[in-house]
Amino acid sequence: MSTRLKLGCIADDSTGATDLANNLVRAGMRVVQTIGVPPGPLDADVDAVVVALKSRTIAPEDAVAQSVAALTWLQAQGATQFYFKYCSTFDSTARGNIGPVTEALMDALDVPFTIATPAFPENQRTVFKGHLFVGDLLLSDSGMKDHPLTPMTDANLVRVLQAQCKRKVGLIDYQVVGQGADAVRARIAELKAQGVAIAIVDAVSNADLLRLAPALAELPLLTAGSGVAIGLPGNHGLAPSSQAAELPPAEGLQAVVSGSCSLATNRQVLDFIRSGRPALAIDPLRIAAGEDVATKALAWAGEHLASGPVLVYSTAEPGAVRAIQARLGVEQAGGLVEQTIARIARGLVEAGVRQLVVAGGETSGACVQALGIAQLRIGGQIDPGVPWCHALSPAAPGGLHLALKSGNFGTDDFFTKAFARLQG
Ligand SMILES: Nc1ncnc2c1ncn2[C@@H]1O[C@H](COP(=O)(O)OP(=O)(O)OP(=O)(O)O)[C@@H](O)[C@H]1O
Ligand SMILES: O=C(O)[C@@H](O)C(=O)CO
Repeated sequence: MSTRLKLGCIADDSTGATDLANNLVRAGMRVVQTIGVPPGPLDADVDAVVVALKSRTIAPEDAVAQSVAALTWLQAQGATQFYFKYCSTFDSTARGNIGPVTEALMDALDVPFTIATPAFPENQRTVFKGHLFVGDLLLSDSGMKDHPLTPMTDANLVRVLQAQCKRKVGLIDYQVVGQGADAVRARIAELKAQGVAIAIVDAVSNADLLRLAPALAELPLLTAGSGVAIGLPGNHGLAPSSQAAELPPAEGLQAVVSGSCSLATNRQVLDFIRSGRPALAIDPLRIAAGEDVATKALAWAGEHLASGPVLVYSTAEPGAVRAIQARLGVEQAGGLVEQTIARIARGLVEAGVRQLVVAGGETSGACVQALGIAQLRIGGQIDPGVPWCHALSPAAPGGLHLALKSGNFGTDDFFTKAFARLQG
């Protein structure tokens, strides 16, 4: 068991987990990310562990069971503070899973109070008076209203979370946060006296998150996007260092697979195609019709891989996604596409790809599972929220570099820029 483990984290998807790990690493923590709950003890001397689950859109009962199992494992490794990481766009449905998992972790840890804030100002996610903004838009006016699995139609997070929780949800607003940690502590005491157990916290800048951090040292459980993480290493006297992010040198062929239909990914796919590089669209209806789309995609990729990165994608605009879902059902469409892209990712690595970008959280979860990856080391950041990682896989015994890109993260040229960063 690591005696130095300071923070035990549970992330509800794989891209979210690397996003959180990236912010912890940049602020000075040594971090390892596990895929699911490891079967044995932690075999790494690190400050924080992020357990990546694939629990964002599964049944709330299953998400609760998996999250509590992760908590139990993290407690056994010596962690004393815990962080439940969800999406910076608060991706959830009326059934959950943010509320049910938060309450189950509160029960298991027997804590009376925790916070909830998806704020991630570096990626234009800000929370003001309890309302979540994505760039200049309220969450409910942003591309998230059309998300294939978790459409977000209300920006008022107190209301959204209250609908998912039995406990009372309140607010620590920007004026309190602006006054610093002591004011936050006083507000927490006041809310607790009013019977509030979970507080949405406003934050519109990194300065807000850093001001908030000292007041969080006393809370055994935090729930947030990745933004809150930037202030936590400082609570342990750690400071930013580039050493925490060192990875082995990159080698091998390069590829991108994308099952994300988010706005940023749509732009990135278009940018890659416009750059003249080889790109292949896969059609969910053909998968549903029983065609062996994965084998065909791999044969196509085999013809192009030697000359630079290739892209295989199911990424589509909201109208096209809705049409597919109307034909196949939301879950079936999602599952079929994820499994096909995961098979393609595995085949690409078996064909010699050692630098792989995966776009989409659910998609990344399916790909790391298909690659049999148990653990990821976190390296340098490509864009806010997206680091290169290194992992061992039965399909790549010497290891491979992976970038798991959240749907709405990254600049338009992300799919080409990522490889340049790795060489640089
Ligand atoms: N053309 C398509 N039609 C219908 N569903 C699709 C299509 N392409 C992908 N999907 C499904 O949409 C879902 C996209 O979710 P995913 O989490 O991978 O991306 P994202 O939501 O953009 O990423 P993140 O969660 O990191 O923000 C997956 O279940 C995927 O299989
Ligand atoms: O917080 C985010 O936006 C991302 O890390 C994520 O969770 C997307 O799946």
